[in-house]
Amino acid sequence: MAGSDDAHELDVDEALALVREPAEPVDRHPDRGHAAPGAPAPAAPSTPTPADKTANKAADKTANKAADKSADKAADKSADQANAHRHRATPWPEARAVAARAATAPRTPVSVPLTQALGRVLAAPLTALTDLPSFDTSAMDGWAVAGPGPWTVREDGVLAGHAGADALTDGEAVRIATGARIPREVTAVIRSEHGLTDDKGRLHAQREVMHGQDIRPRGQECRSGDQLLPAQSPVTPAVLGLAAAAGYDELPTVARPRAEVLVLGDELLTEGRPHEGLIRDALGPMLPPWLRALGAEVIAVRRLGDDAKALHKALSTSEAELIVTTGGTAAGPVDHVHPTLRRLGADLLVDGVKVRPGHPMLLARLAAGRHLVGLPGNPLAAVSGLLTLAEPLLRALSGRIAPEPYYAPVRDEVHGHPRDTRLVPVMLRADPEGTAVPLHYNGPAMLRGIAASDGLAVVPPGGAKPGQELEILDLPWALSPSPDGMGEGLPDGAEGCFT
Ligand SMILES: Nc1nc2c(c(=O)[nH]1)N[C@H]1C(S)=C(S)[C@@H](COP(=O)(O)OP(=O)(O)OC[C@H]3O[C@@H](n4cnc5c(N)ncnc54)[C@H](O)[C@@H]3O)O[C@H]1N2
Ligand code: MOO
Repeated sequence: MAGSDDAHELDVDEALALVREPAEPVDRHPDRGHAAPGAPAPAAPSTPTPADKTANKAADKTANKAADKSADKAADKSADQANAHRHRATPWPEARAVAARAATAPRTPVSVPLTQALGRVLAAPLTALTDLPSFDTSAMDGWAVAGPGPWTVREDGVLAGHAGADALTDGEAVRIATGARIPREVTAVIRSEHGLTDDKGRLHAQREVMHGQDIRPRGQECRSGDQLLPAQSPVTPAVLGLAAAAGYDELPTVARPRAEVLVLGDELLTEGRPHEGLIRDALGPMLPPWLRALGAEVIAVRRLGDDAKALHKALSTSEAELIVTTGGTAAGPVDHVHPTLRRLGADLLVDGVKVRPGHPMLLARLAAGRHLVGLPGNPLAAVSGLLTLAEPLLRALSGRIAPEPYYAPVRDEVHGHPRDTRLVPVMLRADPEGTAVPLHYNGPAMLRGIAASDGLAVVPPGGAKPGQELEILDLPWALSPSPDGMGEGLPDGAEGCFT
C-alpha cells in the first residue's frame, strides 16, 4: 500500500501553484504535508508551520548525508515514475469516453420473469399483447344505464371479474362495480352518489347524463401490438406494472454484466472498531450495492489482503466480465495491481486520470470481453473511479442509455486543481435554480460528504466561481432518465383522463 495515508486533491505544491499563477514546474513532495483534506475552511499553507520547518531541517540534514545517495536515487526514480505516470494520465472526459467504448461485444438478450426484471434494461420494445382495457369497463361504482332515464333497475348487479350481464334495453339500468364489464347497449354509467332510486325502485339521475360517461372504452390506453416503450428502457417498478397489465409474464432484457470485487489491503478489518493501525473496510460494504445500482450482477466480493500471488490467481481465474479491485493502484511496496496486470499482459486502456480525487484509477482489458477497473484505496477516490470508469463501462455492458448531462449553479466558490478536474460532493437545493451546495468533508479518504450528497459536481481545472453552472453527476439511486421516444406517441387525450 502507498505509504502516504492522506493524499489529497491538492498537495502543498499544488495548492501553492494555485496562488502562484502562472504555474512554474511543480516539484512534488507527497510525504511532506498536504492541503487541508477537504475539511471545513481549507487554507493554502502560505507560511511554513513549525512542523514543516522541523521536517525541512531534518530533510536537509538527511540530504547532506552521503550514505543517503542511494535513497536520493530511489526518490529520483520514483519522482520520474510519478512524472511519467502523470504524463500518461488521461483527461477526465476522455477517460469516461474510453470506458464507454471499451465494451464492444453485443449483449445477449435474456428472458426473465417479471420478479427478476427490476433494474435491467429492455432488450426489445415493450409491445402490448392485448388491448388496454381489454373490454369496455366501468370507471365508477354506480349504475350502467341504457337510453334516457328514469330507468328500471334490474335485480342482479355486475361485479369486476364476473361474466358480463345480458344486454340492456332502453330505460333499463343495472348496478355495476368499478372495473366490471359494461353490458351491451349501455350508454353511460351514473356514479352511485349521482343517482337516487324512488319508492318504485326507479333510478333518477341527479345531474345531466353525458353519452359514454364513466365508461373506459376497450383500447383506450393501447391496442394490441402498440409499442408501449422503446428498447433500452430501464425496467422500473412502473414498467413492471405496465408489462403485467399488458399481458407479460417474462420480459426480454439485456443480460447483466457479471462483476467481482477484490478488496486489497492487509490493514482492513471487516468488523468492530479500528485499532492499532487497522481500519474498517469501507469499500466491501459500499461497492456491491453501488455496482448493482449501475446494472451489474455482483458474483463475488473477496478480500485478498496484500498478496500478489492471490491477486494474480484471482485475475486469471475470475469468470466476471468486470473485475473491480480496490487499493494497490499506486507505487507503494505492496501495490500489486500494476505489476500483476503487466504479468498478465493486460492492455492498459486508462492508466491514471486527470481527476481529483482518484487520479491513480485505471482501466485494463484482460481478455476479450473481460475488463478490470482498479479503484484507488482512499474511499472517495474509489467513488471517483467508480463513476469515472466503472459507470460508463457498465452502462455500455448493460445496454443503458447515457443520461443527458445536467448542470446546476454552485452556491459557493469551489477551489480547483490547477490541471485536473475535481469531483466534489454537493447537495441540491429545492430553489428555482436547483443550486448545488458544495459539501465539506470531501477529502479523498472521507465519505462523510458523499454520504450526505445528492451528486458530484464536476469542477473544471482552475475552479468555479459562485453561480457558475457545473455538470452534476447523479448518484445511481437517483431516477434514471427516459430514453428517446419514451412518452411520445401517446394517443390524443390519453393524458387527460381524470375522474
Ligand atoms: N508517493 C505517492 N503516494 C501516493 C500517491 C502519489 O501520487 N505518490 N497517490 C496517493 C493517492 S492520490 C491515492 S488515491 C492513493 C492510492 O493508493 P492505492 O490505490 O495504492 O491505495 P492504498 O495505498 O491501498 O490505500 C490508500 C488509502 O486508502 C485506505 N484504504 C484502502 N482500502 C480501503 C478500504 N477498502 N476501505 C477503507 N480504506 C481503504 C488505505 O488504508 C490507505 O489509507 O495513493 C496515495 N499515495
Ligand atoms: O487524491 Mo487520491 O487520488 O486520494 O484520491
